[in-house]
Amino acid sequence: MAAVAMLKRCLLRNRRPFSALSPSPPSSASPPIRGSLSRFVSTLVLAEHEGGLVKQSSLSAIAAAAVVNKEKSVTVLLGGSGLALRKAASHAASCHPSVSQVLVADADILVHPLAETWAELVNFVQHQGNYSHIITTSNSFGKNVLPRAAALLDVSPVTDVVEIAEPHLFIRPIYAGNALCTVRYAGKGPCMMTIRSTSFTLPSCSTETKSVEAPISQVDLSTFDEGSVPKSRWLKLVSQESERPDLGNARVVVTGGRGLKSAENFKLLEKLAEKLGAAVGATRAAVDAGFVPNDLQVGQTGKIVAPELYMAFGVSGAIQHLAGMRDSKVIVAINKDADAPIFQVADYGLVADLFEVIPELIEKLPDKK
Ligand SMILES: Cc1cc2nc3c(=O)[nH]c(=O)nc-3n(C[C@H](O)[C@H](O)[C@H](O)COP(=O)(O)OP(=O)(O)OC[C@H]3O[C@@H](n4cnc5c(N)ncnc54)[C@H](O)[C@@H]3O)c2cc1C
Repeated sequence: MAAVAMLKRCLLRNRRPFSALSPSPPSSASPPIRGSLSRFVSTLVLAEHEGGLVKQSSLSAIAAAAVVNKEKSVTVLLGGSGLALRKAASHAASCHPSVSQVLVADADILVHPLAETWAELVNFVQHQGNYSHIITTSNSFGKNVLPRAAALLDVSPVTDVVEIAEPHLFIRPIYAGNALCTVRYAGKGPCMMTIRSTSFTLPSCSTETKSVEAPISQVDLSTFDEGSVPKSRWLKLVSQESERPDLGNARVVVTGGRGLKSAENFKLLEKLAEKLGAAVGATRAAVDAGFVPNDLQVGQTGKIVAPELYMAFGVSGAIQHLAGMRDSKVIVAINKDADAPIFQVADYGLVADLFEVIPELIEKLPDKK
């Protein structure tokens, strides 16, 4: 294997919060939240579920709600119907000590998460519960539903929050993640936001899971109007059957770029992923070239990941790609161009031909138990 070039993380990885809307950093100079205000913090989390469990990404939204809401009054809203919904409600009720209530909207029209219907549901539930905060994850569900619900409630949402300094003071990335901006929400009505799930991880279940379940209540939908003209309808779910972990939550991600050169060569990367128990990611150039489907894209316009280990093969390190992976704990880059920008964010860099490195790794790594 060719010589290893060890490169330190560049400044991009050590970003400091940049205060765009608020002139001073949140901790010292910003005015403290008054006690009376914090007493009225009540948070609604819009959650997704699958197979009778609340999705990992929604658990992160619950963890974020717990940061906003120190008084442990987090309400989780789930939609759907039947046994899967009941099981997910039970999971939500016991998943975090801050959850004080689970609201279940049980209706056939909510089985598939259509954005227009869900936005009307959020509007409906908000008028009954008058929550101070509405939080969901910054994924396709949250990005689809929250802005629509915010428009119905005449609220300006805060998106992609990575840190909550105070109940109305948030930190979020700007300029494709090159700077962090401190935003104070000063609007009326509920403070609505999407959070980055990679920034709010749930505490380990064994120590934090509640012994007592929060109460589960049905949302009374008898007066719910899903909107007169349906703007979209559910056709079908197309998903890749795979034993590998979900890209958004995987501990290890191996990503291929244009350097892989073909869809056929991506199979090599898949073999490596199998050995490592990793998820496969791709750059936009690899997706646009048709090597892999676009749900594998990592970056500004793809998925945001922050695994324990991120391995990039034949990836140049364009700013839009870095926006989706630079918070990974350890970054390893393999590129035959020693000047490739990916090396500026890599903890370990290997200047080598990926077509030599990947087969060697596959050969030498032990099989995953
Ligand atoms: C608005 C906007 C949004 C975007 N969003 C995203 C996004 O979400 N995600 C994203 O990834 N990109 C995004 N892009 C595209 C981005 O700008 C880059 O074009 C893209 O990331 C480049 O992908 P790449 O690194 O695979 O390809 P290239 O830049 O072509 O790099 C290929 C690399 O492979 C190396 N290589 C080639 N052969 C070998 C070999 N045999 N062994 C080792 N190394 C080899 C080369 O040295 C090169 O560094 C976006 C662009 C725009 C304008």
